Amino acid sequence: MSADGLPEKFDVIVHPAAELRGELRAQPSKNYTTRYLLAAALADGESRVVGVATSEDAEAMLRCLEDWGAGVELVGGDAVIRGFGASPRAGVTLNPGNAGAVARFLMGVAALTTGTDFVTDYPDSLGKRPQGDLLEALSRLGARVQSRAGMFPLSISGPVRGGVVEVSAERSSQYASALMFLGPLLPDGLDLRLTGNIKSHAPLRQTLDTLAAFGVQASASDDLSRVTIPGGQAYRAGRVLVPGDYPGSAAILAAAATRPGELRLSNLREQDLQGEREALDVLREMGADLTREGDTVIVRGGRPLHAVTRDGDGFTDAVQALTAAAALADGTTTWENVYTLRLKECDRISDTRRELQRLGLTVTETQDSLTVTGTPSLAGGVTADGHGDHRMIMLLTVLGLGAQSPIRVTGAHHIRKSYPMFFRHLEALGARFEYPEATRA
Ligand SMILES: O=C(O)C1=C[C@@H](OP(=O)(O)O)[C@@H](O)[C@H](O)C1
Ligand SMILES: C=C(OP(=O)(O)O)C(=O)O
Repeated sequence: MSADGLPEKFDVIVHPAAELRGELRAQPSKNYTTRYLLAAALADGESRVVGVATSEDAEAMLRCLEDWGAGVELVGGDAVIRGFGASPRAGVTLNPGNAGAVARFLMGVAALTTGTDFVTDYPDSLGKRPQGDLLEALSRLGARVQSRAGMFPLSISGPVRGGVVEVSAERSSQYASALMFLGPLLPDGLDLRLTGNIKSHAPLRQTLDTLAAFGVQASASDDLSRVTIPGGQAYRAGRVLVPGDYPGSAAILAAAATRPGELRLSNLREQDLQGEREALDVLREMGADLTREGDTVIVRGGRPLHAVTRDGDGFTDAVQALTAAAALADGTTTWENVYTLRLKECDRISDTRRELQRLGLTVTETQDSLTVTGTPSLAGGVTADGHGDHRMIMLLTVLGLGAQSPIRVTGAHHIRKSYPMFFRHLEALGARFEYPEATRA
């Protein structure tokens, strides 16, 4: 039994919810947890990361940092990290599980070592995600890299000195973030040129924000095409506080907007660099009654929602949640400029189209967009495939709450990648779930 009290592996049967009502506190941010833990390990001395996420991705980062020689102690909800500074242990095999950002950030830092191997126990998910753009940049810096056609398993050996290097930011921002974590610890620093049509600007700004929080100097052009990081710096150990998580909260907010009732969701600060904060504006534009009192977001649900057309790249990890709202809204919604969704835990364009069609919805896709025609009266009564993807599981769960008959979502335990308490939080609002044995790995 895990900390959430649910079986190790399970499907979820989602019962329609007549209403959702209550108060919740947003879980700690996934993206800030991974960043702060890594920056703490790159500092000499002891740091305290206050209120860390307890998800599988956070555990993956902690495990890998420990394997590299960091001291890790969990004290209450905090992580106390004794850093290895610029000297992670060489000759170690790291397994970042299914965590893309964790894997890429660690791959950058691996250039400080004289050899780090990377494996994953998710060959069908992380194992299929592209790493070539980052490996190429590392190799241009002088690192020796080996991989299976630009994918896991792989090895990276430094040391490297730094200097000017190009990295493509077209498929993922995580490659550039990885180099940004590495840069300050190199003798010559890094003058990064981000090439291609830069995607996911928001996480890049979260990386710059993290460097600043640990006393590292870096400067970036407004469009982020150039990031300059002087070399020979040290990360300064200290105390940082993890903010609330917008991507996971977007799914709770979408659920609350599509059912009658009232939700008060606290711990979502207004000034925040998480791009998924925009989910609030999108829901409002769709017609949701959504207001804010300080760090608390209030949704009075059940108002009819209508379709929107938006560029989704700014809120990439909330697109699935908002697709649930779109599927229960009146009209045809399009998310544009979302090609990178194809490169996540599953293909979040084609796989989403397939699952929504299974539910009877009209859905089309192009290479970089997804279009859904919604219906306020979704029949349900089917089994849908969670595709081992936490955000797909959130999307299908929100649909189950709003459908007329229950929806079974397979492999729902993968919710733990980013939001272990997701079902428990919805139960606290009145939702009802069953957790039968998993029919999908
Ligand atoms: O830097 C990060 O922490 C992340 C960046 C985004 O990825 P891409 O840059 O690949 O879009 C996001 O989807 C992911 O969940 C976390
Ligand atoms: C894509 C995601 O994460 P990652 O890239 O870190 O695996 C996500 O959290 O939706």
